[in-house]
Amino acid sequence: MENYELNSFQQKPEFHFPEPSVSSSGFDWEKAKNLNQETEVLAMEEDENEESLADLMVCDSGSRLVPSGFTNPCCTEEIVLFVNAGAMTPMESDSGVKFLADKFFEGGDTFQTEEFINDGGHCSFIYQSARLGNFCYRIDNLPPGDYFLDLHFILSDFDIFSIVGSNKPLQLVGARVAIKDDGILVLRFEGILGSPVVSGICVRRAPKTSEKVLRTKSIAKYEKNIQDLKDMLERKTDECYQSWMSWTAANEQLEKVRMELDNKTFRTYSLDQTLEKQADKIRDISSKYEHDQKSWKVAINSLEQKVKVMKREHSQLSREAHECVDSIPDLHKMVFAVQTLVEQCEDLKVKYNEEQIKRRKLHNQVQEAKGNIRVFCRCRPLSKPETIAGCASVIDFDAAKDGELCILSNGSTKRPFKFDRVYTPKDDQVDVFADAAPMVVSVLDGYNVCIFAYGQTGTGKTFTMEGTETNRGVNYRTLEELFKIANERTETYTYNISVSVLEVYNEQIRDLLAIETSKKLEIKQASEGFHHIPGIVEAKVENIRQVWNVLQAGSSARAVGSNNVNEHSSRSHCMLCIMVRANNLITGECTKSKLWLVDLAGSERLAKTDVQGDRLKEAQNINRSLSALGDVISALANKSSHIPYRNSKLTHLLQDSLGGDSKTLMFVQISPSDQDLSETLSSLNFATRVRGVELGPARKQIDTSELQKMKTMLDKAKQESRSKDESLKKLEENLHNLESKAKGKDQVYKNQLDKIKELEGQLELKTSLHCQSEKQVLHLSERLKGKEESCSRLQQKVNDLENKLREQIQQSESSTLILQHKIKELEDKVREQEKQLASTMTLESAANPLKSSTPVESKRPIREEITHEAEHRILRSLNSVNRRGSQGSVLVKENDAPHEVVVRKKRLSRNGEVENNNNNNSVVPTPVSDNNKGRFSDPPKHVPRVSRTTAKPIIASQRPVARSKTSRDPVQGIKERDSKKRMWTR
Ligand SMILES: Nc1ncnc2c1ncn2[C@@H]1O[C@H](COP(=O)(O)OP(=O)(O)OP(=O)(O)O)[C@@H](O)[C@H]1O
Repeated sequence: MENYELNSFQQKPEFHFPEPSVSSSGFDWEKAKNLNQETEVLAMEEDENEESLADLMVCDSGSRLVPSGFTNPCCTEEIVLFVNAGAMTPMESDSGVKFLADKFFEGGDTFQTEEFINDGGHCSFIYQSARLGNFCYRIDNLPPGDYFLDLHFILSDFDIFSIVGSNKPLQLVGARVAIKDDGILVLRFEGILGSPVVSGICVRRAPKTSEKVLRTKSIAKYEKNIQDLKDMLERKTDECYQSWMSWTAANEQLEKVRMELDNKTFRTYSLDQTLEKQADKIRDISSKYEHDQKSWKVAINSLEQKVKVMKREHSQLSREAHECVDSIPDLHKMVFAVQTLVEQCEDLKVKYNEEQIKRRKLHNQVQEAKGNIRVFCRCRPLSKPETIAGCASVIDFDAAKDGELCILSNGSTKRPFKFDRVYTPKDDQVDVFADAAPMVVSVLDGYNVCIFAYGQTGTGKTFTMEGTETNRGVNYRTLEELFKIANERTETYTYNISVSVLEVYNEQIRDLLAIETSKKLEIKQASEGFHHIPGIVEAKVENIRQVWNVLQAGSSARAVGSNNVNEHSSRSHCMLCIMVRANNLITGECTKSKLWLVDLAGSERLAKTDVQGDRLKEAQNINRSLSALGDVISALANKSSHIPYRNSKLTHLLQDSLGGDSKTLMFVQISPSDQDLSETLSSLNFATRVRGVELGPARKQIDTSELQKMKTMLDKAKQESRSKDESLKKLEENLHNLESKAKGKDQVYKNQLDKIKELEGQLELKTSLHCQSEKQVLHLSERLKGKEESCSRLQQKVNDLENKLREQIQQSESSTLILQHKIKELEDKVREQEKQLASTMTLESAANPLKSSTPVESKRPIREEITHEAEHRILRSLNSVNRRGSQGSVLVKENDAPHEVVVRKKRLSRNGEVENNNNNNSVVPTPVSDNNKGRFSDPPKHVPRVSRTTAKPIIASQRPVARSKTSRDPVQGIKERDSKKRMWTR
């Protein structure tokens, strides 16, 4: 509230007070200063010219709060108290107050007034809580009567000096005070904002003047006051008008700024929207472009890979095609050469077959020349027991090389025997097998062969056939030779060789390789000239090591169940059957031949052995089987139609390999001892009989089933040849197709290259578009930044303008409020004065008849009383005016106490409302709520609405003459103007 007042004063700098005039006042300031320095309290003598003193005080204060023109011509006595207010700074020289404050009065300090007041009273100064604004002065022992009170004080924390000038004190001058009989005058400050520091108190005795002069002066003073108030009202009206105009202009400016701000905000918002849309578009384009770029890159990479692969395939196909094309003549040549070679080969094959046939024929002729049953005689050396026993050799080997031997009998008689070969005891296993080896070739050529050893027990049959581990016999060597020749013929023959090991004991066949040996085996004829034993184990062997294992297994099985191995072996036939299946790879001829290697049981005469029981039976069975063998041989020799093979198991087993179309080799084993002479002769005779058998040419054992198989294979081969020819044709067609495909791929490759070039062009275009988009994004970003900066600057400007406008609005509102309040007070005051004048006039009119009827002495007290009362009223009204006109600075109340003047400062509420304002019709601007303070949006809208409805008509009504431009109701304006005119004329 204080700020509003100050600002309103600032807007009216022309408001001034008369210059001080020291000379006219007659006040000795130098004396006062000196007194002040000495005693701090200066008493001033009564001055007859108190009016000039009052003027002086007004001039000194420089404050408009002092009622100017106040005079008291009746003043006969004056008491002035100058109180030094220590905190004061030296006053300006032009202020009229020349004394300095040297000492600060603390609370409770008192000072006497006896020596300054000529009637013996004193003044006490009570400094109370100046900072709270509540303190009072008490002056005692004043003579009862009427006084004028002048008061100098300073509000140190109240910036009123910006209005009244620096260090100029406020002043209350000419307040009329009636002192009662107690002689006490109390000055009380209450509710003052700021820290009042009293610099001077002046109590003057009110002059006793005549009632008429008083009335005249009072009226003149009132008229002057009224004129001043008129002037002031005029000025204030102008101020209000100017404030209103400035406020309206500010409002319009604010509206414009607001409109501009709205436009800018809208433009900024639309620009932001546009920018955001463009940024979104650019973002979408960028993302699409990046996505397209990635997909294009992937597609291009895959196309490049495909093109590379196709190039590679194309080059390879081209190369292959060229190679094929180049190789076609060579291929033809090669085909021709191969055909030639095949023809040559066929010729060679034919020749080879012819040669083979010739060789076989020759071989067979040789064999036949040698005999199909060949007999080799082998004699063992004398054993140690025989040598120890003194046995002599009865064998003469002188012609052994020619296959002849002689038996010495009866000392000198020689009986010659001729065989195919005679082996002396000195001949070893190698010599024996060398003659048997050609039989192996015959077996592999497809002929059945039987090699057996015959002889007395202990003559070396087993030794010749099996041999020992270090000195292998015919069996092992035969098989070894068999595999050797078979391996040599791998290019022309394939052989399938299997081995079976049998034992014939007591006319029973026993499979020595079978697990279950008790099984009874029988001989059956599978096809013409081929016998076999169903269920017999045929162990396939592929090398000599396997053969040896099989032979060992057979030997082991032979030993089982026999207490005496040697005896058992002597009484059983051990038969080794080697089955050879041959396939001529050139002619396709298949043969299945047998090789029997038989270690016969010992042949001995029963009489000699003189055996009984089982042993006899065994011997009989052996003799039976051996005689059956002899019978077969005899039949063969006699070329009998019936060959008794089935008389024994031995001959039955050897049926297809003994005689007829087979080749037979017999080792007749003899003992050189003279003690075995008869057995030797028997064996030699049997051998001689066997040797006499002519079996005729051997027949090749052709396997017809194999032939059939070969025929089917041939058909298959022909079919395969045909299919191969067809596949060759297909391959040629494929070659042609590949060439055509290669040409097509060439075309695709060219097309792909064109596509790649096109895609590269599109990629470059997309890249340039992307660059342009990025540039646009950058440009738009910069523009956006600039717009944002301009928006922020505009926002800042708007904020500043808002603040300024708010301040101006607040100032204008405050000034309007103050002016309205002042106008209201002035109107009240004028109304009150009008009433007082009316009452005065009434009293005068009433007093005139009384004056004429009543003596002067009796009327005088009444007139004085009336005058006194009128003066009181005037003083009260003046005080009221002074109080209201002083903007709450000083209030003098008459009703508080008869001898007490209470100086108060009127409080103004912070929101602009004036306390004790009973005029409900008065227009008070709507206070700005705390919530609306400081906001920008509310004041421009709210303030003009209030001002248009309330402030303007009031201002117009308050300036009826000066401002005729203001728009208002003409009738109401005329009425108001008339009433005002009446009021002012009064
Ligand atoms: N040519 C030979 N040189 C050296 N020793 C031999 C010869 N022939 C046989 N013997 C020896 O004579 C003995 C009898 O031989 P072997 O057992 O082979 O006769 P065997 O005719 O098989 O008899 P068995 O009919 O009883 O089986 C053996 O110890 C053997 O080593």
